[in-house]
Amino acid sequence: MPSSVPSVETVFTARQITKVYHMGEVDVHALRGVDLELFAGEFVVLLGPSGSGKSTLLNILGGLDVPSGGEVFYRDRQLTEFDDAALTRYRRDHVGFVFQFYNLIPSLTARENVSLITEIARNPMSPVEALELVDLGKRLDHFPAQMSGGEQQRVAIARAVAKRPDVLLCDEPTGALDVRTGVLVLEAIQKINAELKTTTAVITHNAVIAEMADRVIHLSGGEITGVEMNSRKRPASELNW
Ligand SMILES: Nc1ncnc2c1ncn2[C@@H]1O[C@H](COP(=O)(O)OP(=O)(O)OP(=O)(O)O)[C@@H](O)[C@H]1O
Repeated sequence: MPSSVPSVETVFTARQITKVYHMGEVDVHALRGVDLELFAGEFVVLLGPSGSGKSTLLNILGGLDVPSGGEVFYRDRQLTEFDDAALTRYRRDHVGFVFQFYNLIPSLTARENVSLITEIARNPMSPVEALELVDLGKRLDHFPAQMSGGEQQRVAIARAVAKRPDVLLCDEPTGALDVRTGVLVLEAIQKINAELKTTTAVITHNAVIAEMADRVIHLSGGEITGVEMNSRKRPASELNW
């Protein structure tokens, strides 16, 4: 155990994390010594160009991937010492994921897609409550094919937050959406962060989206190149790109 144990208000501490993918003869250095802290309840945007290491970093924090080197703490537990079973429990109990593509089950309604998670979670909200949170109370019995892309993404968000996760990790959540529907999705994420106090990290390469964050973490070439606080964070409803 290192000398400085992260405080309770620090949700993630990453120290010198590296990730190298071996592609035949070539080593791809996706992360080159990243130090990072994420704090309870904050809304962070990870901003950087394609290939800068954003998804790799988010996947490591969420226990979907493991670093090649360095240490990652989730609160006072060292994720980098977890075995596969412990990582699975960690993801199930504490992490909500939202991806660019919604990964809904086409043959299930919105309510049933969310139920898949609430049935196995420890202290979930009801599927109806989760869907109302993302303003889909009137789409409970719609199938994915009967909903717009933005609505489907909001079902995916309801599914991610219905178990009341400690952290919500979103990888390009508006990447497949036009501005109007993208803003509605960002409004849903912002509302969840504000009302449930879920620590939230959103990956984007769209600098406009960074304006809604408490803190913006810039990545380039597998390194953090800057961290800035937004003096005035903007409501998602004001964003345009
Ligand atoms: N499974 C993998 N195998 C090999 N190389 C990978 C793998 N995953 C990512 N990489 C490489 O690691 C680097 C960082 O990728 P990553 O997906 O983390 O970047 P990103 O900033 O999220 O990019 P994007 O915005 O395009 O999703 C890239 O050079 C990528 O090609």
